[in-house]
Amino acid sequence: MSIRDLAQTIAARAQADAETSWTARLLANPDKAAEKFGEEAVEAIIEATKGDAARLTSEAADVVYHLLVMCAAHGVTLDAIEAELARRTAQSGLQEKASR
Ligand SMILES: N=c1c2ncn([C@@H]3O[C@H](COP(=O)(O)OP(=O)(O)OP(=O)(O)O)[C@@H](O)[C@H]3O)c2ncn1[C@@H]1O[C@H](COP(=O)(O)O)[C@@H](O)[C@H]1O
Repeated sequence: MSIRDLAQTIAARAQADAETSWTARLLANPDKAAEKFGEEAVEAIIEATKGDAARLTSEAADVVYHLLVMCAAHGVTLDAIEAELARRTAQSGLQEKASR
């Protein structure tokens, strides 16, 4: 599944029943969505430091999903994130750091 398709599924789940949809449950509780994103990020860090690529792949998928849900819970869309990324393409990360 592409990240764009996943974002569309998450947006559609805003109308879903929290009894049957994990996404709907998190969208109804933005603080829980943020907490789950943090948990998944830590789990991904642990797998990265262990050097287990297969487990990191699984945790990375959890991180991407929960990041999109956390953002959706605050009205931040994938389009907005992509626009911010596009704005940054003209400048390297090191140039940006030096300009602060
Ligand atoms: N990509 C995901 C996805 N990744 C992870 N998860 C769920 O995130 C939840 C939290 O993960 P954890 O490993 O923390 O689960 P846990 O150990 O039970 O959590 P704790 O109770 O211990 O806190 C689990 O229920 C996972 O199944 C996801 N749930 C949904 N999606 C996507 O969202 C779509 C819609 O899902 P629903 O909204 O549930 O219909 C799905 O078809 C998928 O494409």
